[in-house]
Amino acid sequence: MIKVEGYSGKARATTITTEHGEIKTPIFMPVGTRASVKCMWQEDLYEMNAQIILGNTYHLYLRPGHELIEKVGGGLHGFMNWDKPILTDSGGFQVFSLSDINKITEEGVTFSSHIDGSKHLISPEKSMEIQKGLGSDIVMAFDECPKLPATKDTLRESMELTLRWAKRCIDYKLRDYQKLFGIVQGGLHKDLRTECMQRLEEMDFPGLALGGLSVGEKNEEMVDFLNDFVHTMPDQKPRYLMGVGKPLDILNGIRAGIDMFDCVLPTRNARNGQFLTHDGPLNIKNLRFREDTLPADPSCDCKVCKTYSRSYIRHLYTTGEFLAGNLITYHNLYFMIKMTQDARQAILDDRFDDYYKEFYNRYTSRKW
Ligand SMILES: CC(C)(C)OC(=O)NCc1c[nH]c2nc(N)[nH]c(=O)c12
Ligand SMILES: [Zn+2]
Repeated sequence: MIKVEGYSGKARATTITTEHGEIKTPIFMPVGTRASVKCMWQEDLYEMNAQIILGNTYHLYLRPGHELIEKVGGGLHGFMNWDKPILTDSGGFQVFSLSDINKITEEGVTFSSHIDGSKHLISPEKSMEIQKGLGSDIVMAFDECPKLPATKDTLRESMELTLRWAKRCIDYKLRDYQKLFGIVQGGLHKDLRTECMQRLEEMDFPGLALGGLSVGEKNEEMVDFLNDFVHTMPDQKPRYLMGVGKPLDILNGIRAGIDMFDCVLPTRNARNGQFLTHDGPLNIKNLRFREDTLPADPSCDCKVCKTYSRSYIRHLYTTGEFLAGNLITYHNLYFMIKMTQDARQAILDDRFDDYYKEFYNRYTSRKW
């Protein structure tokens, strides 16, 4: 259930209610694929005001198995001792990106485990069964995310399959708990996306996600598409842009009217030495930081930036100390969450455009 609290242009602020609490949007969701946000304690996530985290059907089904999670912890919340909302992705996308041997049939996706090569099938029903066992607050429909580039015919064919699978998810009787989000596919074709959304609307999902758009660099096409499409989505349903993104991608998504975001980059790139700062990304490996006594981001008030210097964190990173990953990850997640909190306040004050311009100019100032 969602309450729209205000608009600033197409950008909006909402409160989404789930079984494990409220989510104030716009929101960035840290990715905790295998029941852990890498390098973070759950306490760190509470401390930085993470409101909801992601888990993954594909990974948790393979290891340790949703039955074990249900048996040991009564679901993912008890298993990992996280008592706020959890969103689980449905597994299809991960099969395509992780298991190189996979076959798509009407039934579902058969694949060989990337861990031990064992054969498996994930169908819409199987995905719903797993997510039900995990006890997630927001369940994603089982979709097919076509590789790009793809012809319009291929995209239509894939979209039709995604719609047939969506129906099978809805018929699995999960929707009763108001927790199942449909996923709109269709590439960058507004007509396909609109048709897909309308046919999902006939099934009345409580929320809608946009899949197939976390494309890499050529994001001006994505931004143009979002500005043209998102405001045509139902006003009284959460809007989730899957797999997006870098700070500027997220601000572009917010400006177009998106509520929810997730991305692995802030945590993945942290482990590779990349700090997100108000003056743009900074790689701590860079020799220029060797004796730099400044914090990673002088404009950040997180506990990492209040305690450690660039020089020290560079030393940790270059010597392979685990603490480096912990510190950079904590700061990056804090940065992403704080950015969405500031964006939310700017929307409520109806000054989002000013906030966007100020953030954008400083972030692209190329200080290093
Ligand atoms: C890069 C390409 C275009 C191949 O995929 C995406 O952009 N995909 C975005 C994405 C991220 N996570 C998802 N989960 C599901 N169920 N479906 C999706 O489309 C996605
Ligand atoms: Zn910081």
